[in-house]
Amino acid sequence: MIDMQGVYKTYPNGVTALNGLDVKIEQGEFVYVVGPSGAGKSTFTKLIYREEKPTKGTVNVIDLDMASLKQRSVPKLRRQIGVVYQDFRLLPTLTVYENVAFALEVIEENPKNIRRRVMDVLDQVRLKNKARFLPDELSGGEQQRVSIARAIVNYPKILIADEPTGNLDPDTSWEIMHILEEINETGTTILMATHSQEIVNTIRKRVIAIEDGMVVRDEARGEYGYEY
Ligand SMILES: Nc1ncnc2c1ncn2[C@@H]1O[C@H](COP(=O)(O)OP(=O)(O)OP(=O)(O)O)[C@@H](O)[C@H]1O
Repeated sequence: MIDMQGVYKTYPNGVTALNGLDVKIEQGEFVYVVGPSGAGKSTFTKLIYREEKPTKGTVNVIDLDMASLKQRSVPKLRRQIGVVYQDFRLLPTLTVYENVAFALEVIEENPKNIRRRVMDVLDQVRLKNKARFLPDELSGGEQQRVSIARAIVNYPKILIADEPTGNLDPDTSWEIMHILEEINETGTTILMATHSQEIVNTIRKRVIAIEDGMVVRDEARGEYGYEY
């Protein structure tokens, strides 16, 4: 599903964020990506949805070779990958329903399918009753659930969550984790970059630790392994 071999990434300012990274992730896995700030976690996830290109090395995602992927094929790749950010990134003037429907409207799904699918995912994240609310009428946890609904509305094969609980209190964070686990149970591969020792050590999954742009640890049911 995701295969990176000998991957280097140097940004135009000369900073080397990835330094010979090797990673293989199979369909249906749930993987935590941990490591110190600046280690290269976000850069690693950005290579997967082609937000960034590698400087050197091979990156294969869903059987597509990122080196030869044409710019016009990038939207097709992105339809198969959902992304959730720490800061939600909802459109503030659109309702919950519209924020989620937007992702389907841009790919010209038919209106009847859109309605059914949006209500299904809002049900999945337990927000059906808030479909008409605006983002700033919701709590942080609810906003994150909308952003998860938006990310999965297209049935993506991969869901990338970059510190999805970074702005949330502990109770709300557990709620988000249970929703991510339910999504994973339907076969979606999940990659979650996190600094939460408590989550990683409680809901045990594969842990990939990145330091200085390299994988320094990869354990099937790993631990967080840092003191911060
Ligand atoms: N667009 C960019 N241009 C230049 N340098 C960048 C860019 N994005 C990241 N970097 C640098 O690359 C290195 C790795 O950053 P990255 O965001 O991948 O780390 P991270 O592990 O996700 O950190 P954090 O846990 O703080 O989010 C850092 O030194 C960062 O300053």
